[in-house]
Amino acid sequence: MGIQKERTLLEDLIKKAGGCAVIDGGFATQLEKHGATINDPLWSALCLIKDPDLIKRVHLEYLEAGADILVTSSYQATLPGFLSRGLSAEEGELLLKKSVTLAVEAPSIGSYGAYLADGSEYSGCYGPDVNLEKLKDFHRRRLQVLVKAGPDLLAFETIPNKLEAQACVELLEEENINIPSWICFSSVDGENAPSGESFQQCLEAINKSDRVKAVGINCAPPHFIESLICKLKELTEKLIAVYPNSGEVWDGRAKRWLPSTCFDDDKFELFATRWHDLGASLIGGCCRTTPSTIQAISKVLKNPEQS
Ligand SMILES: C[S+](C)CC[C@H](N)C(=O)O
Ligand SMILES: N[C@@H](CCS)C(=O)O
Ligand SMILES: [Zn+2]
Repeated sequence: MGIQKERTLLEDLIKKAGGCAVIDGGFATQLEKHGATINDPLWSALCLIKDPDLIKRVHLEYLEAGADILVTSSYQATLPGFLSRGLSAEEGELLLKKSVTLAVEAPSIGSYGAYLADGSEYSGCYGPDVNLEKLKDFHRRRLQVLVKAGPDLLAFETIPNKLEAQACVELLEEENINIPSWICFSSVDGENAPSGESFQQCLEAINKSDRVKAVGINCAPPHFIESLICKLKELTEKLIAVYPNSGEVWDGRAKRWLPSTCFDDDKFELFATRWHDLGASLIGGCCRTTPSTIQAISKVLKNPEQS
């Protein structure tokens, strides 16, 4: 299937959803709500080994809450991550495939920083040894396995710098991947990518690629979103996806969320309309948001007159 046809698939989904598709909420957050312990280098991907039924349950909960797009449990599922747990390459590949078959929508492709499991997806500091080729090598096999599992979309998430965005774009090209993709960045200052590079710099490679269908922001505080949508609108003609976290801040060392100014579900409900009006057509929640957040977003976006 050609790129053009695949592009229409995402647009069709948005159209069918009434002009804005709802992305699910904090996946790992909901696993924890059900008692899963994920304080681990594999983070939510630990459940692929320990409790796949719970993964299915969480996907269903988000579906019932009104999500049109389910982002899979593969954010921190990587082959080197599984190998370091004593699994074979084949077992690791089977688990990656399973992450997609448990949801079949948009596999999460967490950044290299997620794999490092030190919170560097929020700093973009990968050190001097990490170059474009290394990042492409890191992403390549996982991407091949996930694509083979037949997902509808590919969700590159929490990308913190220009180099990794470029690596993702080049990889989609080299592997001739025609499944529509989004590439979403985190932000810690509300203006730039976590590395400090501007979004103009980060979008350079993305804007040249037809394979990337949407760009956006995920796992950043919700109060950054309004101005970041405006900024992205100036920088790209691609669809805009936004799925912020609750506003809490990840402490990569302690592996826990630090309390901060948070958005509750009512605020998400209020702001989702505003984000849609400003031009976002894919809206949802990331870490620390829950099915009730998604229900609030879905309610207001799908039945605006009743809200
Ligand atoms: C989206 S973050 C909260 C995932 C966990 C992080 N990569 C870590 O392992 O510290
Ligand atoms: N989609 C991921 C988090 C990305 S920051 C998850 O919820 O597991
Ligand atoms: Zn997140």
